[in-house]
Amino acid sequence: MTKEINTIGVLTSGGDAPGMNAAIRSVVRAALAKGMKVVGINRGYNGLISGDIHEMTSKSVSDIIQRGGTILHTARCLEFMEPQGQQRGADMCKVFGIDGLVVIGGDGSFKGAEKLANLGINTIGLPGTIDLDIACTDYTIGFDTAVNTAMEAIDKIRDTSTSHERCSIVEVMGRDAGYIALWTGIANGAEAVLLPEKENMSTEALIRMIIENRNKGKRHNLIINAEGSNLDSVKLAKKIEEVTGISTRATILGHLQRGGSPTAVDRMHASMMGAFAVDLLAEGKSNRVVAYKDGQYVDYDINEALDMKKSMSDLRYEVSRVLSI
Ligand SMILES: Nc1ncnc2c1ncn2[C@@H]1O[C@H](COP(=O)(O)OP(=O)(O)OP(=O)(O)O)[C@@H](O)[C@H]1O
Ligand SMILES: O=P(O)(O)OC[C@H]1O[C@](O)(CO)[C@@H](O)[C@@H]1O
Ligand SMILES: [Mg+2]
Repeated sequence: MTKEINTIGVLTSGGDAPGMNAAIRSVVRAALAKGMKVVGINRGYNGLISGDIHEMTSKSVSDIIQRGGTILHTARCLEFMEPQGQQRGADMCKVFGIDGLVVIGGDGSFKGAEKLANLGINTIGLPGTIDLDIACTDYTIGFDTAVNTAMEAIDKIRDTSTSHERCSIVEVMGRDAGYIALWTGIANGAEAVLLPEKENMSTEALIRMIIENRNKGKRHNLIINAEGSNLDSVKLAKKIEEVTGISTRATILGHLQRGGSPTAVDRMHASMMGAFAVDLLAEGKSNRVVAYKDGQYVDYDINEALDMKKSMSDLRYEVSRVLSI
């Protein structure tokens, strides 16, 4: 027999991602519409452990759909990595009568959610990370905004790089995943993209490419380096300049990629996924992860979802190489 859900908890965890607010709003309003009570948990698993938990109303989520960041704040909670911390979190859910918990976060947050699920707390994961590194889903909330932000910044770097006939190394975020790099590599027309998932060009091969490009008449080179690749952007820039004599600059885009007003794509997925999560709870489903797969919103068992392995599209990588000539 499935247990009726009376109180839903919602938290955001890991790095913030544009669209998290839209997801919180959706969870809160979809749950209220079904007559459920909603509590917001501040600062991710830190707030769960300490009981930083407050009731939310329709008004608590007004005027946030367009805002970056997360009104619930977020954290990387070391204590929750340990079984004792996870048990404290599960106990606190019981103290506050939370019978369905929605965790909005990335792969790490999902591992935490899996631990809670295995401790008997009905937990639903919503993919929210700029890294797009969750295996079970084609989309994670925040990715579209982050890629667009990075693309616009790289366009600006390109203007000055072209004017000075320079080589630019631009490092983008993504932790151990190269999706932001691959997408900006194609969208910004980079000469090369360095990814953690692929065997990259060596420094020597890159230098040779730059020299050959100069001989072909190219006046500037743009190399996108994923932060998780095997090459250090600053050292690479120095080496290229030393060997080629071409003025070279490294730019690390950093946290600007995590901020800003979410795009329509992120607001749409966040709103749909939030409502989908509440539907799952209302239907009596437990311990699921919401995903966007082949154009549909679907759900997976949380343990199965975490066992899946992510693979990067060879086609996109190939196209990025073909178009870089
Ligand atoms: N193996 C794990 N077991 C329990 N909890 C975990 C585990 N891994 C991560 N967590 C919890 O989830 C939090 C967020 O994880 P992490 O820092 O990896 O970010 P994320 O959710 O992957 O988001 P992003 O990668 O976008 O920053 C961690 O600080 C920790 O509290
Ligand atoms: O904000 P922090 O803790 O420095 O984390 C940076 C990391 O978080 C992300 O922005 C999101 O996971 C990664 O791309 C990056 O490696
Ligand atoms: Mg992560």
